[in-house]
Amino acid sequence: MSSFQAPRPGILPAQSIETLIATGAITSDTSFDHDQVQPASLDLRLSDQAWRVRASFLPGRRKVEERIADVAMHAIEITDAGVVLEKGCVYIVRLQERLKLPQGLIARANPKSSTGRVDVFVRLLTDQGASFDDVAEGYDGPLYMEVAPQTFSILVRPGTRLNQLRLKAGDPPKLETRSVGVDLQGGDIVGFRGRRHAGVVDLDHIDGHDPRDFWEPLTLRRGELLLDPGEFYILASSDDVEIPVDQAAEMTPIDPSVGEFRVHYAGFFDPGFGTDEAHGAGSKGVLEVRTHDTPFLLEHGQIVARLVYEPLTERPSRLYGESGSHYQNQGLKLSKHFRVW
Ligand SMILES: O=c1ccn([C@H]2C[C@H](O)[C@@H](COP(=O)(O)OP(=O)(O)OP(=O)(O)O)O2)c(=O)[nH]1
Repeated sequence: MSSFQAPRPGILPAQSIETLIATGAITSDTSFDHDQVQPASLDLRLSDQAWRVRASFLPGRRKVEERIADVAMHAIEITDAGVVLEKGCVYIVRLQERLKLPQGLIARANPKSSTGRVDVFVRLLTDQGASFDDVAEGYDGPLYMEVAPQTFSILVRPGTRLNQLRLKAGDPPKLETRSVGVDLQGGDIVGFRGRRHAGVVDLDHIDGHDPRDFWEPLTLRRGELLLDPGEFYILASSDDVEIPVDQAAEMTPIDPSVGEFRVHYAGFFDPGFGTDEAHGAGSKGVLEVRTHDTPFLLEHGQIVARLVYEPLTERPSRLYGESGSHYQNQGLKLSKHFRVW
């Protein structure tokens, strides 16, 4: 098996991902899209093969498709016209991409920010994979994704992108951890709550939905925001977020002992996000928030998440915001599927 040489431990930038594609370490059923390689990640695409399953699972020592035989309720063909994945249901979808990772590289997947913002829970599965979202060194096999829409039903097609893969060389150090507070003073509208029983979100239709059909705007009562259990909220960070051009960051939930709520799902911040160099100064982080069992009162500036910074192996050939990115310079921003409020 080949082995990967990197200038230093870190997350691979776009140019190294392109080399992995050129050398056959990452392959796909169909040719790659021109914008699929992002500054430090690769977007993964749905194939036409899916299953509705009874419950979520990990494959243990078996292949994912062997386990699917036990838990599938029925197979679904995802057609070009689109298929609705219903909220409250769990699906497994085979992805178009396949890996043959060289020694020295591991991979980790996370939802795209747009997926987290519409409250769709997604996790990557690999054959014999011991945990969700992690791909072991030397993995040679197909990729699958569990998809569980929570608030809205979604329309998807072959090629729809719900998650992204980061590749890591060696064991990169954590460079810094920063606390992220919530902004409740940014304007009259401080956040949005997902409406129950809204319509279907077409995930390939950018700017294609009226936000008022899907979201309720939130205003403050006595300077506080009350989070209801089981509801889904979009909020913004109190401070601007800036990711140096040779680093990336992951947003992680805080210790549940400081609050029975969770900033969840998405949470990968690209190199150059919010920087002057990438014309992004003054960008907020957007937070997807849910409470667990009890109502919870949030105050302005309250710490709700942490950003953990990691190095890239080298500066990427392009930065976030340089080509068709939707969230550079964002304030409180719904996903790209919705028109401006
Ligand atoms: O929880 C999160 C996660 C990410 N981001 C920001 C930082 C990140 O760099 C940017 C874009 O994230 P991603 O690449 O996952 O978004 P996308 O859905 O692929 O949108 P785009 O079309 O802009 O690539 O959104 C947030 O504000 N909150």
